Amino acid sequence: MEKAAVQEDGLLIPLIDFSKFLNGSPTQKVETAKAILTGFQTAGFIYLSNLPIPSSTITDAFRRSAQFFRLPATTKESLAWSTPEANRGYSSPGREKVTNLTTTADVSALRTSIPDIKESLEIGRDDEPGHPNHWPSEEEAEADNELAGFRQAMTSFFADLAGLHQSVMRAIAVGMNLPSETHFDRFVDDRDNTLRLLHYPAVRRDVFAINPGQVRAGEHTDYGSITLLFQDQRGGLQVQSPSGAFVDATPIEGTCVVNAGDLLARWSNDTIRSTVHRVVEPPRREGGEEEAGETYPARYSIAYFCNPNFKDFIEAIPGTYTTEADKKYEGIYSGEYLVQRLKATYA
Ligand SMILES: O=C(O)CCC(=O)C(=O)O
Ligand SMILES: [Fe+2]
Repeated sequence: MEKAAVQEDGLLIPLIDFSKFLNGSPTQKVETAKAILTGFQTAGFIYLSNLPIPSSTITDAFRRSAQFFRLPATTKESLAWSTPEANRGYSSPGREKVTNLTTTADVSALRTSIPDIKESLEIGRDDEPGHPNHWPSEEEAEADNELAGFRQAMTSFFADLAGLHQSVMRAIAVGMNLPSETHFDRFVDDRDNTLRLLHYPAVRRDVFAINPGQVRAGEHTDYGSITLLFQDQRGGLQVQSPSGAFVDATPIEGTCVVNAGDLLARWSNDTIRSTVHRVVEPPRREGGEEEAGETYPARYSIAYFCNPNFKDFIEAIPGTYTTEADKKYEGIYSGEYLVQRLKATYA
């Protein structure tokens, strides 16, 4: 049986060897798929190990992300995030406030009082008509040796992650006993996903002490189908338990945290859960080296937000309802749903 990555306060997040789904025996494959589905139905979160993406690719993406965020503020601002429809570009600290509040006035009041301490770069598929990515210019990349190959590396990583999205959706299809393992393939083949590089700058410890409620990223649920999240070893990610408490989702080397988003919950007629999470100051390590300093070191993470194709109409998955009356939601176009959600969170 698989192990628990997190087990606290009624929250059990399983640690699942994904190679057993991809390359295991037929029995291992089905068992792994069931474990994945169960994880999404109960915790809304799973950790996957033995990923089909080489660890060197992930390390390289983190290295390049850190290089990107070292660019001068003016350069990063020239790549600014523009519209919810495009959802591409750079967000400076304070620009986005992730939250479940849905009115712009509420969010803007919250943003002014306690901005998230983070900056990010959103990268979409590189071939969407009318929505180019905001890449550092060629001259920039040439002048700054470190940035050479940034676009190529990120688009290639994007493609690897799109493949992982498809594989996890196949596991869900097998776990749900759908007639075909490839049931969801046609819903994910446009790759309408967002690769988000995240940097939580080093921050003075007293910022958290002075401002109760200060966090690195506010509590929220994700919007799409699933999120593939890679975190460094700093810690700070927390997931809400059934009792409402926040439990540390401690980093485990070589794994990817995968959580279900709101649209998958809706698509599954609420049989899958989209669970609230946030990023706070790193947990204190007794006697740890960082205990002595005045600042918490920077944290980096990379989130890949997966979505059903924007053009697809999302209605309850077969098997998640018996009669029409069991369907909890109206069907909705994926793209419309996501733009609505993004409109509420950005300034
Ligand atoms: O940085 C993290 O670990 C989580 C970020 C996150 O939840 C998000 O961007 O939606
Ligand atoms: Fe999130």
